[in-house]
Amino acid sequence: MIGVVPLLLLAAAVLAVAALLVRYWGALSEFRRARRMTAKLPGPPPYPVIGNALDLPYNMDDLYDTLSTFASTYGPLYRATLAHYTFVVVMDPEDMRVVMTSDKTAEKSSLYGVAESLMGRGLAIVNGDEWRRHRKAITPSLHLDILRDFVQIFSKQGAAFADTLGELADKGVMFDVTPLIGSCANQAICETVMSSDVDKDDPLKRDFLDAVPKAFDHFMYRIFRPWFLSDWVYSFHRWQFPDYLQMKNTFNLFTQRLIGDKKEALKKNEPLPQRKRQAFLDHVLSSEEGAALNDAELAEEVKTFVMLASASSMDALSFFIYMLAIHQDVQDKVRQELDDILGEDRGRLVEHSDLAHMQYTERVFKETLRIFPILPLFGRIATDDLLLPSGVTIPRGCQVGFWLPYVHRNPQWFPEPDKFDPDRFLPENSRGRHPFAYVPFSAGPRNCIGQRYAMMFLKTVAAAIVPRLRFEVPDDGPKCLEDVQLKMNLTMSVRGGANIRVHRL
Ligand code: HEM
Repeated sequence: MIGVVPLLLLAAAVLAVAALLVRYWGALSEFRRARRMTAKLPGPPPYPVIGNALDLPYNMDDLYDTLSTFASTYGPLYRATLAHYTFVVVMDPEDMRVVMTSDKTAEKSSLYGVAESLMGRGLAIVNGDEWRRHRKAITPSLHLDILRDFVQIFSKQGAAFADTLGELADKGVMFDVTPLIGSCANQAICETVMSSDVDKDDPLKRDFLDAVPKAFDHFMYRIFRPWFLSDWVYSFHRWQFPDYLQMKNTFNLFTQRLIGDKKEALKKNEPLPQRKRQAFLDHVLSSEEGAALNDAELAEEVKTFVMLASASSMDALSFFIYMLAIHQDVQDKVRQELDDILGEDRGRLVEHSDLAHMQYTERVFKETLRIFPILPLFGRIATDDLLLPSGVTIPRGCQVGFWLPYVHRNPQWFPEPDKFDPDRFLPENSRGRHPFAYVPFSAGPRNCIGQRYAMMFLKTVAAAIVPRLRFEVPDDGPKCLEDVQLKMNLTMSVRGGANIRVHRL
């Protein structure tokens, strides 16, 4: 006769298997439904089980070109599959408006989960009530009143960056400008949003900066190899990124340093800046609204902010300088505008009131971000069926992607889309353009919280460097946009580096 304990164990095992089957069956029928509903959409033909995995490049540097080819072959709305994931890539502005503003697609794609282990559950990743609580706690710390005070710090960072470029001009060397900007952008975010005085040459800070692109490589590697999406499966494959644990450690140590220093200062009653509102870290650690974030959440947000702000500002400014180096006429016009604003004293620090007059420079940044949307690919998940204006229904459970390089080169909204023409952003030339035809900072409730910060930083640094230096590409460098080879690892950059020469003026 079987004893009671084995019987109970057997019953528990049967129940566990039944529960797994029910769950698996539920997931399987949802997966089949999504496949059925998207089967008629254009897209690369999938293979059984693996979907379009073989269509992806082995070398991740080719990913930008592959995704561009998919978009131009199957756009403006196509489907692709990877293992059990079904993707719909939406690139028509009217469809994008619905996806970017609907409650049914308000959550970030489940693929963002791969960033959690390194970046943490910050604003860019969390969803639902957790996201609303975080966004509400953080938003006041990026109010215009505070950003205005930041301009002075941006201006000093810009002047220091101009000095560094000047030294390279004296040496007459050709160099990749991107990493130099990374350091400037990172120092700016630490001194402003984090109100920290961590030294620019601090070794931990340098390690942090070095680790950011590696972490982004790591996210992209896993996202496009869905068999590594599971942390458990991936843990057997970490040898591919031997410095994974070191990266994780660096991010945590640097974040703890920023928060620890600030807490220490508050404990010693060091006074906060005299102003109506405080910057992010001061705000979170000293206000009632900010107290909505606990210590762990605060650490995740600091990591998210420092990573996103440093990397995106770095790539945006790098493309701007590269565009000036290729288009000397545009460079002359930017310099003329800045000379008019700054007057005789080219070296003076830029003030907030100067920024409103930098209208041509702003158009150059807008055009740069049109051609080179720094975050070219981002996505959501449909939590319910969503009918698009184009008549297509995105089934629940489906991942929805946006590929901005295609969106931003739609000739309906941007005639001669491959031409670099800042004046397409003149008010008279923008009239009637679909508001979702140009979305480098995304749009709707989950848009970029750092958009105003980014534009102020970029314009201020431009005003510090362009009047003092002339940029040019080397003789064998690109002569026009078509010659610029791109790559992406979360953010996009120039393949082989944004190599330039600089001359003092
Ligand atoms: C030129 C520079 C920048 C560009 C092009 C850019 C672009 C974007 C885009 C496209 C998104 C949406 C991503 C998605 O839906 O997954 C986003 C979100 C975000 N960005 Fe930026 N960004 C820039 C600078 C910044 C800066 C300077 C900060 C911080 C000060 C920042 C912080 C964030 C955060 C926290 C989110 C997530 C917002 C949320 O989901 O509520 N970004 N950014």
